[in-house]
Amino acid sequence: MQTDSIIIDKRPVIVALDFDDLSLARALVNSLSPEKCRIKVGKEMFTLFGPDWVRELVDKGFEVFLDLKFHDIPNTVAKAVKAASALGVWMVNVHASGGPDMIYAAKDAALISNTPPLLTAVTILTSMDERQFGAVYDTGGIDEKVLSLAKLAESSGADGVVCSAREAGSLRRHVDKHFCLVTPGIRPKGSAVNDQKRIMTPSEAIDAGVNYLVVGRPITQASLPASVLSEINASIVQLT
Ligand SMILES: O=C(O)c1cc(=O)[nH]c(=O)n1[C@@H]1O[C@H](COP(=O)(O)O)[C@@H](O)[C@H]1O
Repeated sequence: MQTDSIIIDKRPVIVALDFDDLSLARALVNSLSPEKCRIKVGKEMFTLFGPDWVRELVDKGFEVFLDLKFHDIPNTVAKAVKAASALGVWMVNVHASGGPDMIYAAKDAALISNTPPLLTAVTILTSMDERQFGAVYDTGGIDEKVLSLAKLAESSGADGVVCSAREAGSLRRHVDKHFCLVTPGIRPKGSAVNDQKRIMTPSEAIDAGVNYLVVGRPITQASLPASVLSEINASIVQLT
């Protein structure tokens, strides 16, 4: 749909590693190639295995998205982003609802690193539907809030947002073509939805103008994870 004007990465899949067992995670990583995907380390693995695990992945040649979704006062977030940047990661994220000063501080901290990571801001979690959203926010709906948070993130210096691919088509009409859209809640046709609410298939997401697809359990829980990754890559290759 918008794919002629935006820059789509040749490796759009980011594999979300959510494991409590380091040897299982290592076995999976050893079956993957940095030429075929990037890796996301989130709260579970970082809490259990810390910066050493992130360094191990970086040393293996993977571009790592350190997904710790910082959300705190600007000074604290800036220091956390500085520490994350020193690990050599490719992307870090914050919650957009932390506000403009927090996002500016995060971006400034990333920029002083020797290898500045991309900074993305989480809009509305893909596990939320309108009912969950209404329990948190008094007015509006998900689409409207994702758009306003994305505009806030863009004007505050973020490189992109984390959102659902369902919002990508609308966001693409309002943000710069270089502003990247990172979308979890990706489910190949027929795979279990789990706790995700706003989902799309890989090809639908790319067609909607997404830059990066975050895919966890459909790959990590498969009996042949590398084959599922190859199938996803093949399903989108003609679109990229
Ligand atoms: O920031 C994220 O990565 C994220 C944001 C969001 O809105 N939804 C979301 O699912 N995620 C993460 O993306 C991954 C999705 O994993 P699966 O549901 O297993 O594909 C998890 O690691 C989540 O923590």
